[in-house]
Amino acid sequence: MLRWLTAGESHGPELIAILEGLPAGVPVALDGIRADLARRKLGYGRGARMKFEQDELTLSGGVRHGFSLGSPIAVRIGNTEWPKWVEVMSPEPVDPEQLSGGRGAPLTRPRPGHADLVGMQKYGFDEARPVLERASARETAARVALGAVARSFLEQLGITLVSHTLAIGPVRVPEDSPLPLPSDVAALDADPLRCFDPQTSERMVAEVDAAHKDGDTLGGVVEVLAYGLPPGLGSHVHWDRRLDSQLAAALMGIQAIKGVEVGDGFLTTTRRGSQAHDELVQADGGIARTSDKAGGTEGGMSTGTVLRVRAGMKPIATIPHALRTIDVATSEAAPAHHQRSDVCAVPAAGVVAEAMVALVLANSVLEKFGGDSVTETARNLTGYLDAIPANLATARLVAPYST
Ligand SMILES: Cc1cc2nc3c(=O)[nH]c(=O)nc-3n(C[C@H](O)[C@H](O)[C@H](O)COP(=O)(O)O)c2cc1C
Ligand SMILES: C=C(O[C@@H]1CC(C(=O)O)=C[C@@H](OP(=O)(O)O)[C@H]1O)C(=O)O
Repeated sequence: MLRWLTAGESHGPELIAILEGLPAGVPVALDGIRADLARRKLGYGRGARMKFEQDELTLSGGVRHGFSLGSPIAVRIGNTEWPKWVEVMSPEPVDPEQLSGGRGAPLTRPRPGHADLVGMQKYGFDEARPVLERASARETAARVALGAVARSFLEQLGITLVSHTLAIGPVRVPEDSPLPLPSDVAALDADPLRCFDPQTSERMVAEVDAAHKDGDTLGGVVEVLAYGLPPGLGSHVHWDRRLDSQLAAALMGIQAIKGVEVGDGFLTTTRRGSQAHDELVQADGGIARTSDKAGGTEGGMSTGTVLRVRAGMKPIATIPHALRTIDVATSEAAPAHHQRSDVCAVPAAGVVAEAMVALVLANSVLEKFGGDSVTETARNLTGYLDAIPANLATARLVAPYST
């Protein structure tokens, strides 16, 4: 079993993450993790902080000479902005005088749509700073670092992930667009919105510009694809062993994600049964599906076709054109606090979603195939595939992939 934990506040000294249960022998390159951290900062509409803050990466455990040891992997990501926040976020008590103005001023005008007010009620704080520091999606940098390691493990087994942006606000790629392949990742990362359709991407840029001009923010939809999965990850036997339920929980666990779809998801509910499912036909190499509307799972198990999951992100809650709130220090109506924020963080959410899917899939692979070294996991996977009788074997979907 793979377990992971993160710690650290948005403006604290560093984020810390631990990944426990990864087999030995997985290539883990600092540069590879750095590249993923950089991808998380991409995206048209991200705020100023993305430009001036650097992620300072350290691997403090579990890796030697570029390969995992089988022991817990420990990652630290320093916040280069820390010197400006030493007093505000000091773990030691500080003189209240030092906090009276500027960054240290109490945040008593909770933002609707952020964690501020409920966090204050629940944890007994009289201002929002102690809440927003951990609610902030800065924490997703730690998950992306672990996701990079999980992805490297999956790649050793021939499983490759791709994420891309499907919609920004009302601007959406056409339903019948081709799916990006692993070979398209560089092109996706070069697109300002990580969108695979150049015309839609241009309209997305205009939509972000318009929201920015109006002092407003945007959400959208991202999709994660996994190529090369074997059939049979997850299980139908219990709700929490279903692969789709684990993916949904992992994606919903990302800040601001409010909806998850597997395959065609809600669109499927509008179809008749005869049009909703992926029919089975005999093909070269075994049984094939005529389509992949289900998104690569049936009965909570991977089918061996392309896994396709979507996550819908709500618009950013810190809005320059501030929403109405109550100043809890005076009980008077007031505009919600705002200093700076992203206009749109959907492309970044795609990279985070990819990391979460990688962690879930790596865990599912280990549940099914085990292994203390990646060689052992690969051997068990091959043995399982070879043992599926010829009359039950599935042929992999061949390109071009589409639903
Ligand atoms: C990559 C990413 C960047 C985000 N950036 C911001 C931001 O700049 N400002 C903001 O108010 N919320 C931002 N959010 C969303 C908040 O973190 C989120 O809305 C908040 O934690 C409350 O959680 P909830 O939306 O799930 O209720 C971001 C989310 C993600 C995934
Ligand atoms: C720092 C990151 O995202 C932050 C996520 C975030 C939020 O409320 O979620 C609010 C913003 O932070 P601040 O209010 O300090 O500008 C974002 O910049 C990051 O992704 O690395």
